[in-house]
Amino acid sequence: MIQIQNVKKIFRSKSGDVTALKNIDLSIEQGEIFGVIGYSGAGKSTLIRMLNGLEVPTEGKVEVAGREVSKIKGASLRKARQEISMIFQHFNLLWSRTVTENIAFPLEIAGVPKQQREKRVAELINLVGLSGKEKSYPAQLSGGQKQRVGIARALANNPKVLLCDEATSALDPQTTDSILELLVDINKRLGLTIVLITHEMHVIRKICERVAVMEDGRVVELGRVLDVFRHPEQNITKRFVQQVTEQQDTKEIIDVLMKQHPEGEIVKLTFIGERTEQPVITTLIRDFDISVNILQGKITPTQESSYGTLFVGISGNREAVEKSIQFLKDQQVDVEVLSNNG
Ligand SMILES: Nc1ncnc2c1ncn2[C@@H]1O[C@H](COP(=O)(O)OP(=O)(O)OP(=O)(O)O)[C@@H](O)[C@H]1O
Repeated sequence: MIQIQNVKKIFRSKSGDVTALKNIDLSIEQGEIFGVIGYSGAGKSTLIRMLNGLEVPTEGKVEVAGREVSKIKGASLRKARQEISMIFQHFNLLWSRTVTENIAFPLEIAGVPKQQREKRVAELINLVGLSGKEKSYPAQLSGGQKQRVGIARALANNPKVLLCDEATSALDPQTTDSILELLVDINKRLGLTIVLITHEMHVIRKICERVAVMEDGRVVELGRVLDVFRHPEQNITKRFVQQVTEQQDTKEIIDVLMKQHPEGEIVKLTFIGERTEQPVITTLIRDFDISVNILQGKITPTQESSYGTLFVGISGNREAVEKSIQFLKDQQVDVEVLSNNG
């Protein structure tokens, strides 16, 4: 659906050139929810704006839904933009228009007749859960409701791709979740391809299937969300993953656990899927002459599946402890021995 080939973007100004994107290659599948994460200045906005022709690459090629967006201009670009919609952090609504009128706006521009327009707006209001708010003005709506108007407006002309530019960054956590759920619902119901940019790993974890991590104009890591969470490679990715998986003070907690359990090994286990850990722990306790203390655990759901981390203390005689750790390593479990007290 989306091909970005060898894209480079240089902004030229009097104070000097800024290379915002350096040789980006990405391919995004139809129907995918794809996330781009990075800190401020990494180049995320520049990248997403290339997808609807708001920025033109200095070098390279951008193709969306079979059209080379980086080449087309004028009327064909406007036509392409109906297929590639966008929602924004600050919603970009028309403040003097009601909800209905905001949503109808792109249909008016596309020349859709009044009767058809009204029918489509009613469908969209229903789809995004805004029934009863038709006549309200944006100033009378909550942040979440404003973004629902933004989403309805973006979907008006049946786009193939929805671009989300920090779409939940101005919302509180609960409202963020409800908007993310709406995006997943729309993706499933309409088969829409969604590309979002964010600086929050929670957003990626919650709805994306794949993620690209950007730093200094480059994609430094790319993969399925579950894989990136389990095995982040770059330091920046590790930092993002820590935003949602581990308490920032994990190291402190481990130190405390080690002090509290000086007699055994402290092991961190990472499981995929919610139901995998119980049989492994049961076997461990039953078949080995050791004692197992479950110290701390957490399950992190992602769009694909859940994964859990469990800190356990294993104590007993040296050989039994070693055998039990080997047993864990032989299972579908990532094992990290954090202490060596045995
Ligand atoms: N129109 C422009 N002219 C000059 N430099 C620009 C322009 N737009 C972006 N840049 C520069 O390009 C780099 C990437 O910016 P970009 O906005 O794409 O990053 P970002 O990851 O989206 O960050 P943020 O989340 O803060 O918007 C930055 O160094 C920025 O200053």
